[in-house]
Amino acid sequence: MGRTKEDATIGIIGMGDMGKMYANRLSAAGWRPENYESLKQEFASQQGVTIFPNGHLVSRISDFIVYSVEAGVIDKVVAQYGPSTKLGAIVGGQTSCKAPELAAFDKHLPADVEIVSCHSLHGPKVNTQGQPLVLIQHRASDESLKFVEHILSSFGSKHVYLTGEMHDRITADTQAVTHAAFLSMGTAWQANNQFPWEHGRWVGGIENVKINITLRIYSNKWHVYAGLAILNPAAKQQIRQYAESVTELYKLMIGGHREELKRRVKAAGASVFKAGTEGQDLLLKDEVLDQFSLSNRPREKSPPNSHLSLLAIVDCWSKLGIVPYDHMICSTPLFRLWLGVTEYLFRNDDLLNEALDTAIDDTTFRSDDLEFTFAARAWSDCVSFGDFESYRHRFERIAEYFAPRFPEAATLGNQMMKTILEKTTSNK
Ligand SMILES: NC(=O)C1=CN([C@@H]2O[C@H](COP(=O)(O)OP(=O)(O)OC[C@H]3O[C@@H](n4cnc5c(N)ncnc54)[C@H](OP(=O)(O)O)[C@@H]3O)[C@@H](O)[C@H]2O)C=CC1
Ligand SMILES: O=C(O)C(=O)Cc1ccc(O)cc1
Repeated sequence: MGRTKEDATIGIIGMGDMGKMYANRLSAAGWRPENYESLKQEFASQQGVTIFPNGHLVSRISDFIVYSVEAGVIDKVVAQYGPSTKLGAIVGGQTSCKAPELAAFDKHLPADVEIVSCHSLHGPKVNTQGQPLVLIQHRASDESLKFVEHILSSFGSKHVYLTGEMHDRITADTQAVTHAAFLSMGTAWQANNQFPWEHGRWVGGIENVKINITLRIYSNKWHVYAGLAILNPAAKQQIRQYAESVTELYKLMIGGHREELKRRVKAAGASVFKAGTEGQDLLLKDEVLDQFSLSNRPREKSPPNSHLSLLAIVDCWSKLGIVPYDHMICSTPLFRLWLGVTEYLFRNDDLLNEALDTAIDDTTFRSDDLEFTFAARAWSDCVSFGDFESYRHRFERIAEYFAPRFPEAATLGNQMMKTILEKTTSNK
C-alpha cells in the first residue's frame, strides 16, 4: 500500500478529552500535524458550533481516522462521515465499548476501507506510558495492523490484541462492574445523607480508596460510564450478578446466618484467590493506603466495616467464573485499585473474619448496607433497561450532592492514584 509513518495523515473525529489527548500525543510525536493543526485552529474560533462539515474533511484527507465520540452516538457519527473516508484508509474508534462501534463501521464504511480499532484503558490525564492499549484487527491486513501499531507506538502503551467480543467481555468486568460498585457506594452515602469521611466509621485504609474513587467517578462525565455499561452486551449480566451477590450476602447478614455467610464468602475467596499465591506481594499496603484520607481522624479510631461491596465482588467473580488477575490485560487504574483493596481484605484472614463478624454482630452497618443493596440493584436495573436519560438523571443527582467536595477529593485522589499506581502495574 506504500503507506509510511512519515507521510501518513491522521484524523481524529471528536475533539473531546480523549480526542485531544490523542491529537496532542500524535502531533507531539512528529506526525505531520499541519492538517490537524489547521482544523483545530479553525474549530477553536467557532466555540459552541457543531463541526459536521469538518468530519467529512478529516475523513477525506486522512490515512488513519480515529472516532473519539460518545459511545451512544457512534452509529450516527460514522453514518455521517464514514462514506467520506479516503479510499484505502484505515478507520478505528476509541470508544469504550466495541460492539456498537464495530457494527457501525461494518455498516457504514465503504468496502475498500480497513478497520483497526483501539482503546486506551485510562482517562485523558493519565500518562499513556505502560498502560494497556487494546488493538482490534477487525477487517484489516497484518500490514495495516502494523501501520496502526507504528502510529500509536509513541504512546509507549502496552499493546493488547483482542477481538471486539473479547474486549467487551473483559471490560464489562474491569470497567462496568467496577463502576457499578463505586456508583452504588456514592448512592448509598447520598441516600443516608453523609459524607463518609466526616463520619467516624469511614477513615483510613480501604475506606480512602472507596471514597476517593467514588468521588473521582462522580466528578467525571456521565456519558462515559453510561455508554460503556449500557451498550456492552456482556455488562448487563455481570452487573446483575453483582447486584444479586450484594442482595444475597446482605440477606445472610440480616438473617444472622454467620456460618453460611462465612462458608460462602470463603469458598468464593478460595476460587478467586487461588492457593499457592499467598506469598505474593499484595497490590496495596497499609502505609500506602493510609496516606490519603479526607478525614483527620487517626486509623486506630476506625472501627471495622462489613465491607459488603468487597465481599460481593468476590462472590460475583466466583459465580461468573472470572479470575480477575486474567483481566489485568484490560485493567484500568481504577480496576487495579479495586482488585487491590479486595485482595487486601481477602488475603488477610483476621481482617476478613473481622468483616464477616461485623456484618453479623454490628447493627450500626445495617442501614448503610441496606442502602448499598438498593443502590446496586437500582444501577443494575438502570443499565438493563438501557435508558441513558434515567442513567444521566441518577448520576447527576448524586454528583451534585458530592460536587462541593470535588476539589479537595481531586487533589488527594490524584496523589493517591499516582502513588498507588506506581506500585500496581498491569503486568501482575
Ligand atoms: N474519558 C475517559 O476517561 C475515556 C473515554 N473513552 C471513550 O472515548 C470517547 C470520548 O470520550 P471523552 O473524550 O471522554 O468524551 P468527551 O465528551 O470529552 O468527547 C466526545 C467528543 O465527541 C464530539 N462529538 C460528538 N458528536 C460529534 C460529531 N457528530 N462530530 C464531531 N464531533 C462529535 C463531542 O463534541 P461536542 O462536545 O461538541 O458535542 C465531544 O467533543 C467515548 O466513547 C469514551 O467512552 C475511552 C477511554 C477513556
Ligand atoms: O479507569 C476507569 O475505569 C475510568 O473511569 C477511566 C476510563 C473511562 C473509560 C474508559 O474507556 C477507560 C478508562
